[in-house]
This record gives sequence, C-alpha cells and structure tokens, in this order.
Amino acid sequence: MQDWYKLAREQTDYILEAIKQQPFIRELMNGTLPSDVFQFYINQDAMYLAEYKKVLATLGVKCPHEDDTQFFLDSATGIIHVENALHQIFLKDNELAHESSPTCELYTSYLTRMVANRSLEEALAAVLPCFTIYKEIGDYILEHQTNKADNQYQDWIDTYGGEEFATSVNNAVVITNKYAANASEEVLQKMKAAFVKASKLEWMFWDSAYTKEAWKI
Ligand SMILES: Cc1ncc(CN)c(N)n1
Repeated sequence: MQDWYKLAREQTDYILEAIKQQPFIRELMNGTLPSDVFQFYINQDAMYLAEYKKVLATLGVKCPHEDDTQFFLDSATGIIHVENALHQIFLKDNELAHESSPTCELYTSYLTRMVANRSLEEALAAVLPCFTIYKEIGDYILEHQTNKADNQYQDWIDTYGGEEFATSVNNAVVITNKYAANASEEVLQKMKAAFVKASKLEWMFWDSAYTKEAWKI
C-alpha cells in the first residue's frame, strides 16, 4: 500500500463533489449565507471541536512513535486554538448553544467510539476527513470566489485555505499513510469504511447546519 490516502480520496470523490454543491458551501462562498445559519454552524462546531480535541489527544497517546504522538497532541491544542479564535470572531456577543444537534452528536460519538474501541489504523482513517475535507473546501472556495474583499465569512475561508492548515493536513496524511503501509488487507478495508463514513458525516454536518437541525422530540 504505497499511498493509502490517494486511493481513499479517489474513492470518496463523489462525497467531496457533493459537498461543493451544498447550499451551505455555495452561499458561504458568495457571502450570502444567512447569518443565523452560520451562527448555528459555528455554535455546533464549537461543540464538535470540544470533543474532537479529546479524540485527537487520545489518538496521539495511542501512537507508538513519539513524533506522531507529538503531532496529534499539538493538533489538539494548536488547531483547536486557531479555530476557537475563529469562533471568537464569529460568535461575538452571541450566546453559545449548549445542546448538540443530532448530527453533531452522531459525528462526535462516532469518532470517540472509533478511537476508544478500534485499531489505531481505523481511528486514523476516521479522523482524517476532518483535516482533508476542510482543506479541500477551503482551497476550492479560495480558488472560485470573486468577492475576497467583501465576503463576511473571509476569515473562516482563509483559515482553511491557508498554508498553516495545509502543513498540518499534510502531516496527518503522511502519518496515516505510514500506518496503512503495514496494514493487512482486512485492516485496510476497515480504514476505507471509516474514511467513507467520516466523509459522509462531514457532508451531514453542513447539511444539518443549513437546515438548523433540531431534535425531533
Ligand atoms: C465538523 C468539522 N469538521 C472539520 C473541521 C476542521 N478541523 C471542523 N472545524 N468542523
């Protein structure tokens, strides 16, 4: 298995293309996304990241190589630090909601379960779309938008399209490829399933923000 991510990326291209077509992404790119929808998203994302930070720290501790441990622990503090700063800009004086949406709950519970109960390789694959999909969407928007000077969401776009995030994403891919290179066929199948599911959950997260998803009862 030379480059596991390249293959996983190809096999999930349809999900990435579907994300690019989501109204949330199109309106974010145009700057026309209603601010209540964006607020809902930022609120849910703050709750998502509070759990994701623990997932990354646990994953780091599971890695046998200390450089990999260091990377995930740095990501847990560093990336989350940057994203919290973003939330400060966009949340402003608004109250933080305290109840996770069903999709937010599903995604964080899924990642927590993968890291707690599954192999290191599967957990790495489950966590990776959170890095790679945001990078691809950030780059896509930067490349296609025509309103950089006056898009109210530009700080968000620049965070994920920027160089700093690219370095971090690249490290996560390199680490995942390294463990995949020694994985059995059975583990590789499970890694693929985890990467696909987490990619679908990324699609669902934006969809649930756009509809301001509520609990049915
Ligand atoms: C749901 C979600 N997925 C990914 C990211 C980018 N780390 C994020 N902020 N939120």
